[in-house]
Amino acid sequence: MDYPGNLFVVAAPSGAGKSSLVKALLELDSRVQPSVSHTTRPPRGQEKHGREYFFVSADEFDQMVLAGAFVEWAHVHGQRYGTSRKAIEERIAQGADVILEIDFQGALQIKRIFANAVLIFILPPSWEELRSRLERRGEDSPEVIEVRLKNAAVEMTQAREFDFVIINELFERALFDLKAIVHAQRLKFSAQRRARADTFKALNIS
Ligand SMILES: Nc1ncnc2c1ncn2[C@@H]1O[C@H](COP(=O)(O)OP(=O)(O)OP(=O)(O)O)[C@@H](O)[C@H]1O
Ligand SMILES: Nc1nc2c(ncn2[C@@H]2O[C@H](COP(=O)(O)O)[C@@H](O)[C@H]2O)c(=O)[nH]1
Repeated sequence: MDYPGNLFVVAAPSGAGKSSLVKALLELDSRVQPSVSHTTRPPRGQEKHGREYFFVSADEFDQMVLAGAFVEWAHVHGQRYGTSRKAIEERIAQGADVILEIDFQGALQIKRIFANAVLIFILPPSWEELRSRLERRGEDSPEVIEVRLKNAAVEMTQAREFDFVIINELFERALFDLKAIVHAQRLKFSAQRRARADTFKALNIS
């Protein structure tokens, strides 16, 4: 599908820093809008329904799946997470740039539907640093951290399937890379649209 807005998808193992990077990008770039996912996991810390996620029951999630409300959904760390059509289609159709923070399974589903989506994978600099970021964040129990680290080993093997890989060692450097990818995509798309409009005109295609 071709839309006037751009779709960016950021995936990473838990703790690599994708939420921090996306949050910093959103503060700097008002043209990028976040998509709020639905999840069956309970809220943690200060999370609010409708802000970080729409927190729904397993039954509500099932109903949305049956109704075809999700463009993608996946089982992640023992819970279910999904991106609703409503969260993205209308906005990119209106020309907004939308950014999704989802796992690799969802990212690969999105690429099959939106061929122009830009897939970005964030990697931590090392296993030690990944563990220490999860521990320092202090939001997950030791058991949950172990599950997330175990899953990270599988998730990282998918990095090659992505259009771009950013190593989040120095935060500012990684943010610079993310901003550069967003700007490059905008330039590429506007150049393509101009070339298409010029060719349509030259060929008298309305
Ligand atoms: N470059 C960095 N250097 C040091 N700490 C960082 C860096 N980037 C992020 N962090 C910290 O690491 C922790 C994990 O980051 P964050 O919550 O953004 O990860 P995440 O990939 O979104 O994880 P999850 O998928 O579990 O939500 C946070 O405490 C964050 O402040
Ligand atoms: N496939 C999808 N994955 C999603 C979605 N929203 C979030 N996620 C991913 O789940 C894990 C865990 O997130 P957490 O907030 O519980 O730490 C992480 O990798 C997210 O990117 C979604 O809509 N679809």
